[in-house]
Amino acid sequence: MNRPTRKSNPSKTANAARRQGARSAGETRPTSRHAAAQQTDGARLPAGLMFHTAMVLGEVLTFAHPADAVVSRYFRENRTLGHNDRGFIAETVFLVLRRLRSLDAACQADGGGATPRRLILAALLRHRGMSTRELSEALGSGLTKAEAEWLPTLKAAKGEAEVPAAVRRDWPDWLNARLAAQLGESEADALAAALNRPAPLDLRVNTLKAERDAVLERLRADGIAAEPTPLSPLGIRLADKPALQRHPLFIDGSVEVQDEGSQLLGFLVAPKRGEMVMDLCAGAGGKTLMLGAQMKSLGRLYACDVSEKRLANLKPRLARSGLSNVHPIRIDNERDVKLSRLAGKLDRVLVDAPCSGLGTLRRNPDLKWRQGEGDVAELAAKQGAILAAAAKLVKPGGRLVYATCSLLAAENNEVADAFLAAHPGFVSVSAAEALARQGIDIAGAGERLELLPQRHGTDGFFAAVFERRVERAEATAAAAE
Ligand SMILES: C[S@@+](CC[C@H](N)C(=O)[O-])C[C@H]1O[C@@H](n2cnc3c(N)ncnc32)[C@H](O)[C@@H]1O
Repeated sequence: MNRPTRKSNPSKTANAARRQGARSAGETRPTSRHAAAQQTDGARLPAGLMFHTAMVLGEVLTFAHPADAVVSRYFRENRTLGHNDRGFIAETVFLVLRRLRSLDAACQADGGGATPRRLILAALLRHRGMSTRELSEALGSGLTKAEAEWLPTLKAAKGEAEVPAAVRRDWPDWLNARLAAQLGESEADALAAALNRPAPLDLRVNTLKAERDAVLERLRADGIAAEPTPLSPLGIRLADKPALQRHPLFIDGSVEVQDEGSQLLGFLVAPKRGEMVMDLCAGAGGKTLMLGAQMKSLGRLYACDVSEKRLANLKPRLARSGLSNVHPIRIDNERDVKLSRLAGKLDRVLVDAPCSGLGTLRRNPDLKWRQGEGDVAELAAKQGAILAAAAKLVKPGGRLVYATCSLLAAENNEVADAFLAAHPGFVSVSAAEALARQGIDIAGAGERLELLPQRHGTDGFFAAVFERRVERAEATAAAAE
């Protein structure tokens, strides 16, 4: 995923939010910092908390910055907000983002507009299971007369069949058209439903430091509900979202946070100890750390990225991991001369390409509103260029893995197909067989791996595996050695 930082044609709701700011009827500033810090429990929804939630949502809906960055900054600037309040604000803002299109339609229906506050009320009513009475009681005098009259009408929503599919699925039209064409209508419905649920918290056990069974036992002993992930032999899925940063297993590097789907990509690369490996779009090293552990910290693992900041975020993770074979390299782009000295030398190269990130909508629901078809076309061109540059680094017989966390054929199969057509020196390797060799069986995997939240319970991921052909002369020389 390549997080977009610019606004890309936000919805009418966003424009309305920007014009109005977060404040709308019934919003009052909390009278004191303490009022804002009140804890929410169940049906209590103090006016101060509603105010903060609408403030954050109003800013998020300008789509000028990623939603999680806006939320984090707001919390840093409002340190008195308690743990429960933060949880409520973040969950509610993300809920609205997931359901923005249908909530927007519901709020526009009476001409009252989709202000942040009305979007929040509609979300709580429709998707948090709060009744009109509960909301009225929770907000008490904080609810305006107009809102009190409007809420019951929201309940009487149109039947599903009357709502256009793109609105029902909470996707922009262009995305709905593409995914419905790719998957068919009923699978698109299932995908939308899965993407509209929050993702679980998955961990990967660092095999340099621990074993999965022991980690599971320790987590459970500490009162953290945890299960092995169904597909990745290294994964653990937590039932809740505890603050792991202070847990000894996290601090000592025995576990890292990594979606199960992302772990499966590491199994496709399957680096061995002593090899020369590159993670070309390493970012903050989510996959680098796994590759290093698979190599048992032996050999060389180059972690390259254009972003200094992301590579800096890799540093503390690296320190916890116990790995000593990782070499971070900041590059200007995929044509950087620092890469050319490694041409034809690497056993394995992973291209975890910058992409739309639409496979991560469970975690980053704003991505669907912040990007358009133009962005996807630009990304596809970039992906092709990075993959072509990566191919030059692979030695004969070496492996090249192209991966994205996108759901779109334009960023996935089409890029992989174009690469193969333009690079006769590479052959496709079956992803299903590569995984099967490591005892992993993924339903629906074939030549390529396509992970989908509604089928696999992971984020959406795509991977294609290629191998560089060994020319006849090279094969003969290798056999003679
Ligand atoms: C999908 S993210 C990588 C995530 C990372 N592999 C992980 O598992 O956490 C894509 C990364 O590609 C990087 N990138 C963008 N253009 C690049 C280029 N031309 N060469 C190398 N990296 C690039 C971005 O900075 C971003 O960190």
